[in-house]
Amino acid sequence: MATDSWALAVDEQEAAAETLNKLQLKEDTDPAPRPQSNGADPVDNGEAAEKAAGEEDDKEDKATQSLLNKLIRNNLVNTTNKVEVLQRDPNSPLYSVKSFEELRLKPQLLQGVYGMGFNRPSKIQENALPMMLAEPPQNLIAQSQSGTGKTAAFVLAMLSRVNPANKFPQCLCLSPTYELALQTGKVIEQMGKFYPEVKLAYAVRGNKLERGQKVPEQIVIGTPGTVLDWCSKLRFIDPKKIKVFVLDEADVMIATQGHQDQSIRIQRMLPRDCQMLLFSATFEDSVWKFAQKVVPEPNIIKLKREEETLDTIKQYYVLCNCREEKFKALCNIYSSITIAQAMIFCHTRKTASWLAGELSKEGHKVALLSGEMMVEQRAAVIDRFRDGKEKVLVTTNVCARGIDVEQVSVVINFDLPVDKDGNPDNETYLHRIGRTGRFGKQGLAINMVDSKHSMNILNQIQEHFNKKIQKLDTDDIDEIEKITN
Ligand SMILES: Nc1ncnc2c1ncn2[C@@H]1O[C@H](COP(=O)(O)OP(=O)(O)OP(=O)(O)O)[C@@H](O)[C@H]1O
Repeated sequence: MATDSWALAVDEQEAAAETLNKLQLKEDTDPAPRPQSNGADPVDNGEAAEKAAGEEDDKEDKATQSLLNKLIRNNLVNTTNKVEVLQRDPNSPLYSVKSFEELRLKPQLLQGVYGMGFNRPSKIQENALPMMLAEPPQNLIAQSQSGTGKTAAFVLAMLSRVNPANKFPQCLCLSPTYELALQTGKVIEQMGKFYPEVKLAYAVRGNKLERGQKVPEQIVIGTPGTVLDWCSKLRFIDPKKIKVFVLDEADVMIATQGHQDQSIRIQRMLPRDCQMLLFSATFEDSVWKFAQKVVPEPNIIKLKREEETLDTIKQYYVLCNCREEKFKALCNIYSSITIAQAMIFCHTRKTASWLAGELSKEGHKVALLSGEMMVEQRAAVIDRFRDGKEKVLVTTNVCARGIDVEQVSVVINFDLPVDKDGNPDNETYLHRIGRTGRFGKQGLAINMVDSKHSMNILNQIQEHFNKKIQKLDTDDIDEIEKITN
């Protein structure tokens, strides 16, 4: 988590606590596990939380982002890119499968897969599954963007390898947070629905066992700190009996202090022939270094993410003096052109909620998304917007990434994206308005400029992408009407 803002840390702590309460209500059969602390020291300062609410809340932590993605996703992300496979033994044939039948899964598991509505393996699964299920077991490092089927793949591998007759843990899966562990646990339960002999335990903080007790479940999913305790200090798990070790969301994992070391310590306790599998959505140097420490002699599978482009986007800017003028410009745009659905980005929560209020007063159906909302609440807001229940989504940066709302044709930067030092954030700009090949339709982006500083930022963004951003006079209705042609 971002520790550069302690005020934000307070906010995130509070959000985590609220999320927990909600989850506990839902999971009332669970022995009230508590979430893993996400690295920040708890600070009790109401004033700080209030202050943070008014500040930029760009610095969403990776784990929350990942959880949000999981909650709102209901199908596979398709990519047109090719899977790159690097085999440890280049002489062995490269297997890939086009159907689940070819994998010779146990019938109960095949039933589970089809029960989830999967007809055929996803692109990454085509290569990853035969590799993961091969005999003798092979190690794997796999990277592909969120939503491409990694979780489903390793869950299937774990379920395939357990022996339900043995009442001790044989598969161990590490997740960066309690909430993410819970999500993966749900996939295990769904896919293993027709294989009830296989049981699952959650090694998360607060989930207490009696001293001297042993975990009887065959699959354990948990966060690194608790898993480490269960394997070493408390000896609830015998690490020497683990056959499959999965490290999920490696990029999120290493963003949390302490998790990297804990994961490595756990890995060191496992037998040499334990199958090691590591998954990550991104593959920067730090992730790669970590992956190599955790996975010896790996096969490597990579799937490039679909590039976003500004080629099909018409970009404009509007000159204003203050936020009221920006709002007026927005109203003029709305009254001149038909906008099916729009996303409007603001820099602070305060501006976002003010703007949402003003737009509602004008009669618009507005949804508001911002950092103080629980992840589940945010997912619900995005779902409603996707269903067209609201026509305008006002948001701070928190939801900019990873959310594809295909029907959104207009994106308005009520505030331009800047990083914490106030410099142009080109990457976020691209994420907000860029389209991938999938959504190649024409898009419209309107940027509100309200100072010399923001004009400067706009110019830098323009230069960075080498794409013209045209000026729009929102007092001239004819001119506005032209932008949709
Ligand atoms: N072969 C498949 N056919 C159809 N749907 C699939 C298939 N594999 C996975 N899915 C579905 O696609 C979505 C994304 O899959 P999954 O969660 O496994 O991806 P991921 O790469 O692990 O992403 P994340 O890291 O965000 O969880 C899920 O809703 C999952 O049920």
